[in-house]
Amino acid sequence: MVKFSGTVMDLLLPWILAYIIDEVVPEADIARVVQWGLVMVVCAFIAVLGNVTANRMASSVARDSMRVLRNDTFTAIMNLSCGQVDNFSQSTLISRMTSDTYNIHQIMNSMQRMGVRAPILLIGGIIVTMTLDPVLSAILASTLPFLAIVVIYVAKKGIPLYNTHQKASDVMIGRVRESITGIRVIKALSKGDYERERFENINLDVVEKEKKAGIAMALTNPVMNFLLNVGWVMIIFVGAVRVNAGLTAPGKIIAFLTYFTIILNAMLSVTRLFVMFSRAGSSAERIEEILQARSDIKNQDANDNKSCDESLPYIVFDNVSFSYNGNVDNLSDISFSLEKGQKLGIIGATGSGKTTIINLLMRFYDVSSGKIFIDGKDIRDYDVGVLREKFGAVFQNDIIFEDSVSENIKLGRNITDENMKKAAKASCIDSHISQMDEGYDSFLAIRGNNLSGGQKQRMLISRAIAGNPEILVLDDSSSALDYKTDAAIRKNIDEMGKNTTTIIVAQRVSSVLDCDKIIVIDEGRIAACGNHDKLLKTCAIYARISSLQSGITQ
Ligand SMILES: Nc1ncnc2c1ncn2[C@@H]1O[C@H](COP(=O)(O)OP(=O)(O)OP(=O)(O)O)[C@@H](O)[C@H]1O
Repeated sequence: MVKFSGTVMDLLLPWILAYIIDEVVPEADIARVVQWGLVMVVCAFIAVLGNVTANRMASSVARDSMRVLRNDTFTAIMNLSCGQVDNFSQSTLISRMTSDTYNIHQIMNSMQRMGVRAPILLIGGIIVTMTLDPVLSAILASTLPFLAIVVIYVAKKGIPLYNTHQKASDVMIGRVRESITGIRVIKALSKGDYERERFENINLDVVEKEKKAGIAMALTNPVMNFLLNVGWVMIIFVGAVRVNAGLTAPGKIIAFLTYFTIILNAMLSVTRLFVMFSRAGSSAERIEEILQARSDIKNQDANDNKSCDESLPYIVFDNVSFSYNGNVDNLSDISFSLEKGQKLGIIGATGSGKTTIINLLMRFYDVSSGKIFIDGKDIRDYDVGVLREKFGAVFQNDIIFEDSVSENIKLGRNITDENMKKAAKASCIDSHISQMDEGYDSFLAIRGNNLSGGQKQRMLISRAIAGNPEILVLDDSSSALDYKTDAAIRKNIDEMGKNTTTIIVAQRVSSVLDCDKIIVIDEGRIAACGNHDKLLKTCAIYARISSLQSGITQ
């Protein structure tokens, strides 16, 4: 309504001007001229006030809606399963969260500003000009089909080109993200030039696509200007003839020229809206895909009252097979069990499937076949949140957040300072923390860049054990630790949680040799299972790994 009043006032101004020139000025009554001049000032004031207020309201609506949309999208991304994140890919999720929400923000803002204003100016302008002078209106109307052709051309040509440009931008965001994350490797391998070249190619592709879309769009302004000038010349020419013939008044010609500009600008705005709308439309579809995606880790099976089979060991893998892509099995026929409080070691070559076992146990992915039980209950019968609360885990390449030491250890959980310090002590990081300027309040850089690899791992171990988890998972969490520290941490952890069931995934035999049970994984299958002594005697793979590493350990 506010925008409507402002726009109507804008439309009234040329009409009043024409009235003053044609009707008031010839009367030579200064008082009436001043009177109507004041009316123009009031109208102009209302127009400015209305437009400014409406634009402010539009900005605030767009801002607030974006806040809600970004929150909802972020929540939806957080709810996706690991498999869905793999399928979407991290770079597209980031660009959907950023550039796509930005496109929607733009259209919401513009729709409220131009979407209301342009049609009123367009339709209102045409109606007013018709009442002023039907012949000149016909000249104006004759340019409209050409304008329509431009709008249709832009919609048909420009919009798909912008869509492909957006996809190319996705690829570029992914590349930038990857290169920045892996900047150390790139520097270490002196691959800066190679990366620059790869980026340059992607960048060129984006520029190429933007150029094509830009060329299609660039037609609009010159064509509009051409039509405007032709229209002006025709109106002045025909208007002059009609004024001479006494068929119209000079004020009307001036008003007409203004309306002509207003109408063409309104058409230009509609064209821009079309383009923005289509970009925002494809962005909205991409965001909708995320919002509609329901986690494929189904929680409706959650039935906390389902009775537990107390005869089962605490953790049971029963003939479990799994494939990431649905074709080749990454794990086949995995069966083992573990009693509460026991320690399991998982060892095997890289890519053999060790982490995948953890991914299935924590239900990041669902098994393709077989069953996994915890505490006598199929893990699919647990509420996912309840299930994951049982765990404390350190994963490979786990993340340190850009936050204080204490926040990094507590991670928003209800953990007392006492438990946090106990955990830091057990993971042998307390002495380093006390040397930091502000102790537990010291700030850690993004991805823990102000910590060494070993300090990072110890910080992550304290995060995992601070919550006194029922099940502690340490996936390759000691690769950067010296053997002495690794052994000391394992001893501390043992003393801290007698009831904690621990699973250690490691490449080093020394990290698992005191485990109650060790499983050796080879190409997705269990090659052998037993304790260290048994495996040394019965499993050739284990004996070979052990003998290779014993040279290093001594
Ligand atoms: N998200 C994924 N999507 C598709 N394949 C995957 C995914 N994660 C792992 N894989 C594949 O599954 C297999 C087992 O991977 P996994 O990470 O379990 O190995 P791993 O034994 O833990 O190796 P490492 O010791 O090197 O960490 C590998 O062939 C790997 O390529």
